[in-house]
Amino acid sequence: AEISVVGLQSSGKTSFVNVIGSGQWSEDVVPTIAFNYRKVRKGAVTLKIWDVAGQPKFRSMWERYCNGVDALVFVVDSADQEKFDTACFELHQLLAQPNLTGVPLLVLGNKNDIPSHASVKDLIRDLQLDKIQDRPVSCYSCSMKSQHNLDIVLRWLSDRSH
Ligand SMILES: Nc1nc2c(ncn2[C@@H]2O[C@H](COP(=O)(O)OP(=O)(O)OP(=O)(O)O)[C@@H](O)[C@H]2O)c(=O)[nH]1
Ligand SMILES: [Mg+2]
Repeated sequence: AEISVVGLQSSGKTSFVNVIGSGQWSEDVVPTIAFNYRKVRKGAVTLKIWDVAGQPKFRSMWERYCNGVDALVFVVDSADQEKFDTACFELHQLLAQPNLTGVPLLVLGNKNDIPSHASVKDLIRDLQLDKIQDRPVSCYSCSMKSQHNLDIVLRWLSDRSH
């Protein structure tokens, strides 16, 4: 399957791809410039992953790298509640693109190793996930640092593979 990983800067997109790709967690990840492309094999499934940059100047590129994928992964830093409004805006802006209609969405509330993180219930409310009607939506709380819930995230991705 081909997937795109988007979300605001520093939410943990590259960490996610590194952890599922090589099991490698690091505190020092450089901010992505434009995008990284990576193929990850998990059992019988090969994931082709576009890891797209989240800084404001790169956000207009998200649509281009999401075009034609089998699933969208939107990563949120669930401990950085001040950015939820911006994350919500950027997410819904992306989903409004006509060519992305129907593409399944996985929202990851990352960094749940940080005690003040928002719950899945908070994320559903603050990112207005219940307003999304034109595609399957899932939302999990997880941590790339502790690898919490990585198993269900991988299962979700494998289920979208063909
Ligand atoms: N505590 C904690 N820190 C994390 C976690 N995931 C990522 N980080 C840290 O968050 C910072 C940003 O991670 P990146 O993976 O570079 O974020 P990004 O979304 O790829 O950022 P851009 O490429 O700029 O869009 C790094 O210092 C990571 O080590 C997590 O689950 N817990
Ligand atoms: Mg990155």
